[in-house]
Amino acid sequence: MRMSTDHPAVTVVEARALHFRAGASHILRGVDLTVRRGEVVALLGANGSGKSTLVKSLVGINAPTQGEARLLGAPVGSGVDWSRVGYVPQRSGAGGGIPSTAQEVVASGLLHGRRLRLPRGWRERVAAALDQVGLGDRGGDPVHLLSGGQQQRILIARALVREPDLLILDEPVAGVDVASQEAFAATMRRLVDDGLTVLVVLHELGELEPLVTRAVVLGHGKVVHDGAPPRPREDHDRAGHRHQHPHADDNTLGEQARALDLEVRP
Ligand SMILES: Nc1ncnc2c1ncn2[C@@H]1O[C@H](COP(=O)(O)OP(=O)(O)OP(=O)(O)O)[C@@H](O)[C@H]1O
Repeated sequence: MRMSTDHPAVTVVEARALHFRAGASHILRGVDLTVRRGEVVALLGANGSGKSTLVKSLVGINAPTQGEARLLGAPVGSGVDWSRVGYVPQRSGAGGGIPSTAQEVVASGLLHGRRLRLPRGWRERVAAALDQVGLGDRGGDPVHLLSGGQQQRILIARALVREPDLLILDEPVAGVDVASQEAFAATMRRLVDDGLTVLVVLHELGELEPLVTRAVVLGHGKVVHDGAPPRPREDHDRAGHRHQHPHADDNTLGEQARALDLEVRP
């Protein structure tokens, strides 16, 4: 059951002075991040800036070496109500080498620490989630026989089937064709209007641009911008040319953000 949007200031995701080290690498260097209920926050940054590492810290895959992360009001760990959190990892294939059907992979999204049995009505919920990603007719197919982009859409369906209050997405539409990106953006629009909170790692805002309320840009494991989303330059803002370009006379973000190939609204 999704939360109402009566109290938009409620903090859903919170990271405070988060550090993550792996061996000699200091990957997150004191990240502060707040996402409030109903926001759609894009997490941007160059390759290797720490976006996936941050997201993995928020969903409990990477234990931060310093600092604190909280989701839905609880410290990341067993206290979080994971049934309310949907997560799409960075593109990894939905099959995992196991001969599961698409329906089985999506149904696994209904399982979590507190529920290891499929709930009543699961078939309908799985069918609806497959429909939402345009794969309603592929439920019986082995996932390893689906294309890479279709497998990615299966992972999105697995996150959506929970009817989450919070979606954390790591480049969810990488490798997904434009028509499917548009369908995904339309689904997101409906869910966000219904109170969903989203944190989404992106390289290009693409079809999600109209939904994004705020952008957080990472550079070398630190937040280098937290505010208005970047936008395509006017003269490039046309079909097939939606990516963000550097803005030679923009000095608001400094060198780090400039290196990210972004333009930021004044
Ligand atoms: N467990 C680990 N051990 C060592 N290095 C790691 C580990 N996890 C991540 N890194 C390194 O940390 C840096 C940040 O990785 P991360 O995957 O978070 O980047 P990203 O911003 O998501 O990049 P991309 O845009 O390419 O997906 C990279 O240089 C990566 O090699």
